[in-house]
Amino acid sequence: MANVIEMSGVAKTYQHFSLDHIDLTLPAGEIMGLVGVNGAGKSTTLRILMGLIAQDSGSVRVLGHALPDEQVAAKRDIGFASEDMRLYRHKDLQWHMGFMQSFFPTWDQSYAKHLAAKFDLALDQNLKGFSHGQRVKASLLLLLARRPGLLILDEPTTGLDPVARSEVIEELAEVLTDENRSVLFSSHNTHDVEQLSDTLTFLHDGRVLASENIEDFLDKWRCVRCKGDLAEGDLLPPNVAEMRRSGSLVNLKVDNFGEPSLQMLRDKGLEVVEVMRMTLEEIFIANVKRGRLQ
Ligand SMILES: Nc1ncnc2c1ncn2[C@@H]1O[C@H](COP(=O)(O)OP(=O)(O)OP(=O)(O)O)[C@@H](O)[C@H]1O
Repeated sequence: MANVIEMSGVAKTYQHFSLDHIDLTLPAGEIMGLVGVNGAGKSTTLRILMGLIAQDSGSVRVLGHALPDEQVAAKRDIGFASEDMRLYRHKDLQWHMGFMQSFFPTWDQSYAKHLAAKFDLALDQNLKGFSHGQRVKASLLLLLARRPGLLILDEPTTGLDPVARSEVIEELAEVLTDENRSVLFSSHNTHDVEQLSDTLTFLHDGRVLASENIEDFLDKWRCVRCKGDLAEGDLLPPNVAEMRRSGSLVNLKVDNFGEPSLQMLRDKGLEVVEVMRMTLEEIFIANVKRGRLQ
């Protein structure tokens, strides 16, 4: 199968929010990070992909199945984790593992035990005694040991301390080098996305601002430092996402950077002093600020 996820023209309207014709494709074997600020529409998108809510219009195919109609078939091979995943507080991890094993023929008990040891989780402790981080890791263990073809994770590292976060990220990265598994995960954390993803989809206010290979995405942006006079209100092309004065210097955040961008600045009488690459975090912020203006 070439694409495990195909969303085309997907729209969903709530009273105060609309997902606006989302197009999104995840090729098999890739990891995609879905990023965006609070309320951008990440969870709504993931919930549509899980058949938990139905789109108003547009087509959704997951693992070749049309959603929401064929969600039962699609869900068999999807591992979905979100904060509201139910665990039984009065049962221990061993019990949960047995429970999952009875439902999923693909369950891998030795891998589950390996993960429990790796995540330092006691098998015989009731989950009500687990910390938040331990519960997140337990949920992930119960998902991964099913060995699903597609993992959909809603903010898998939120609320984890730095050590737990790096363990979870490490395990996800390992899972993906091992096998032909596909992952779509949402995150506010650009470092997680940079570490894990092949591709990135940027959602803002229910729209896709960008969806592409992470290296290509990073390569398009530059911070350009110039000397000269540029008034705050000066008209700049739309690929300049941000302009800030600092003393005699002007700092610009430029998308689709190239020779024409430099020429445009020279034409405005500016002297280009320095051109720097930007981190995903800086691009994220510049993109959101520009998105708010559009
Ligand atoms: N069932 C619902 N009824 C009405 N509005 C909803 C519903 N579900 C989500 N929304 C609205 O849709 C918008 C997007 O929410 P969503 O949870 O998809 O964002 P998000 O990007 O996942 O945000 P966060 O990072 O805060 O989790 C929000 O404004 C939210 O209030």
